[in-house]
Amino acid sequence: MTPPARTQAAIELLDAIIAAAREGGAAADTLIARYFAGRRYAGSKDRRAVRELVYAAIRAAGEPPKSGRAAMLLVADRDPAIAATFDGGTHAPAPITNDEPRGNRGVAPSWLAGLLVASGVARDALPALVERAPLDCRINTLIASRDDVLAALPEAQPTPHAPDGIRLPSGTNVDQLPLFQGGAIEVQDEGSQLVGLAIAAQPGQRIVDLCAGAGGKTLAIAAAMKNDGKILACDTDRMRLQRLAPRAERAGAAIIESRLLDPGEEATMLADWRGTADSVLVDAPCSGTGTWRRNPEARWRLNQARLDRLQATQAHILDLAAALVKPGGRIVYIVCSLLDAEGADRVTAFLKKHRKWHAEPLSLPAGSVRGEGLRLDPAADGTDGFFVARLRAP
Ligand SMILES: C[S@@+](CC[C@H](N)C(=O)[O-])C[C@H]1O[C@@H](n2cnc3c(N)ncnc32)[C@H](O)[C@@H]1O
Repeated sequence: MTPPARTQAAIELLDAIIAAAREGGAAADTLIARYFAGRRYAGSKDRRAVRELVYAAIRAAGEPPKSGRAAMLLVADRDPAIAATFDGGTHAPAPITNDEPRGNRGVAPSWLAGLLVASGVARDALPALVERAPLDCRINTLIASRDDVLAALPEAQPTPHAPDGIRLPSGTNVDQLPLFQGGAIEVQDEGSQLVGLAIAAQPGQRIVDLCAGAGGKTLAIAAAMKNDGKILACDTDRMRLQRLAPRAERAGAAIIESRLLDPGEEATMLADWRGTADSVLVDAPCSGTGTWRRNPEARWRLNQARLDRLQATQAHILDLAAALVKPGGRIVYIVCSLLDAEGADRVTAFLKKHRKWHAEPLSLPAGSVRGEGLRLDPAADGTDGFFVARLRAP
């Protein structure tokens, strides 16, 4: 593909991504994969170049742009080489005119930027929310030590804070690495590894991972438990939960039972675990404001109604978790969001309702105190953004 054709492809993709954000459609990564599945003429360099253009435009536009072209002009305005690709040739975008509309440059829609600032995120820390994330992996200590992996991968560095983390050069094809295929490493952001440490899982325990998804944190818990004890991994999303079993097999994690929950029927379906868990992990569904480094278009999807629904779900799942914990056991509550409405305020509301519970002080290798928990922030900690709190049952 010529450089102008790459720019045109990026504009078409951005149109699809903007529409999907508006209508609740597929994520940008999925749309990019679909686009190229139907265009075999595009080589790997073309795909990489188009993808970079698309993400540069998404990162530049704080508000949802009117069109892919309006978003791409934000990139062209700051890069003469990209501006030159708007040459009007075959497969190229039409030449830029002086007064045509651009997207709004910024980190986030203004209502959301306001909520972040009200949640204690400094204005000058906002740009870090949409910077490119590093490529981090967690060492599966059931199979290898970090020293083993660092010796086998000279291009890897230890992560700054997480004890079992390594950082790989961006663009590394992790699934092609023999260490990945043999289960010794899993892709996991350093922040996700760090908040997982709050569970402090021990061999022999009974642990529920109530929102396990595809099991990113479940596998870390199994390693911390040295494959001794029992983990119940639940989710209401069949597709996500189905991805856990092959990952667990590759990782050699043998203590995990998966259970698909029907929304609204969770308590009945979990009755056999009632009052028996040493810890329940609630890695709750959230707005994902802490993961814009990976999914920057997510900030175009959020609105107040969706945020309200998420808070209601978070409160519901916390109540479910409380019923599963044994006397003196714990809930670890995590969201990958920097908004107090989903983090510190949810915990305050829980403690108000469950008067005999209390929050335990947490000490992690990074993060700073926020309300009754800790918060990791992309600017200060260099990780995705997270809130984590540990709650102790009477
Ligand atoms: C933040 S994601 C979990 C990520 C996962 N723990 C990891 O480390 O990769 C939140 C998950 O909560 C699930 N979820 C939503 N509502 C739920 C409910 N009522 N009960 C259990 N899980 C739910 C979603 O399907 C989603 O997979």
